Amino acid sequence: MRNYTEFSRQAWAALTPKTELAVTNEELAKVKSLGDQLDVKDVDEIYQTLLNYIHLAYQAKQATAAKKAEFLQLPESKVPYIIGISGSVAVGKSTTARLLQLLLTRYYPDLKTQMMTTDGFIYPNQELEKRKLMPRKGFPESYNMQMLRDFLQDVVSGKNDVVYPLYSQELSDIVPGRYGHVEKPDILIIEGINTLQLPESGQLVTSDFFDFSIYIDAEEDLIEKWYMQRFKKIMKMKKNDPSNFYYKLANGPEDESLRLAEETWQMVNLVNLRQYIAPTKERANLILHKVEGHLIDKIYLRGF
Ligand SMILES: Nc1ncnc2c1ncn2[C@@H]1O[C@H](COP(=O)(O)OP(=O)(O)O)[C@@H](O)[C@H]1O
Ligand SMILES: CC(C)(COP(=O)(O)O)[C@@H](O)C(=O)NCCC(=O)O
Repeated sequence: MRNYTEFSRQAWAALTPKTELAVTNEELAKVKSLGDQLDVKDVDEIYQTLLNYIHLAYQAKQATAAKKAEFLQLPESKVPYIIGISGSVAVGKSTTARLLQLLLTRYYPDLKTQMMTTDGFIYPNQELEKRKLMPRKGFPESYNMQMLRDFLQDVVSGKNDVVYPLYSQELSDIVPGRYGHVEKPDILIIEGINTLQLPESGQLVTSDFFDFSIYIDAEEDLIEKWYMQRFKKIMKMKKNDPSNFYYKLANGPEDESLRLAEETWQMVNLVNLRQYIAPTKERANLILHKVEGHLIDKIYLRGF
């Protein structure tokens, strides 16, 4: 990849002197999405260097902002340092975002770190059905981008309590009447498949608000495997919940539900990955490349 410096896992880990791990296995267990084990080795070898790098960039931004405010004779305003995380459906964006939030909070307790996902800006299923967009869920047109832009504008203008809608993977829909809150964080992590996408016209885009962006990358076959594993776990969890979206599927013939998930991967998520997500990879500041078992084997940093 042009414009990126490639680091092997070992070379990346060597950039940070080994320190005592500040998180316990129990805390890591809480971060995992649906019953997977997070590898402590990754936290040790990948995330410590990543945290140090992010903190360095955060401090540099603060210092520059202070100098600019002094020059302009304006008061310094508190704006969050925004980190965007992108990548395919099921590549591990939300798990990475939760882990980063935990680690940033632990290593830099004076900084308030929050995280959120852009999934909440997908139109509710009812609206998608009305617009005949159900088979296009996750594609650019299935998001209310104006609402996402307004939300980001409010966040960067330093508003106190900025709310956003919540999406549930298990409901496969927006959760009615429930909202997340962004309350003047120092660092805000925003994950979502569309975080690096460009609009058709010259409007502001999500990444215009980012200070740092990460793309999580892996081979298509592997992501498909992770998607199917997550699907099977959701099926198991929802077997006894008649009110759930997946209840009927979870209690029908297994081969049929697996075939449906496979079809959804092939016809929806893989198409979306190829057409709209993967082409944004080289807009990211950092690419984390994952292999079997979600282990990160290579790190690419842009601009060096
Ligand atoms: N580092 C990891 N180690 C183990 N399992 C992981 C890791 N990252 C993600 N997973 C698993 O992979 C699946 C997809 O991850 P998730 O974070 O839900 O992806 P995304 O937010 O990109 O859709 C989930 O079942 C999750 O538990
Ligand atoms: C809401 C999503 C677009 C986002 O997925 P995520 O990156 O959070 O896994 C995705 O989960 C989705 O619903 N895709 C549509 C097809 C499907 O049901 O998988």
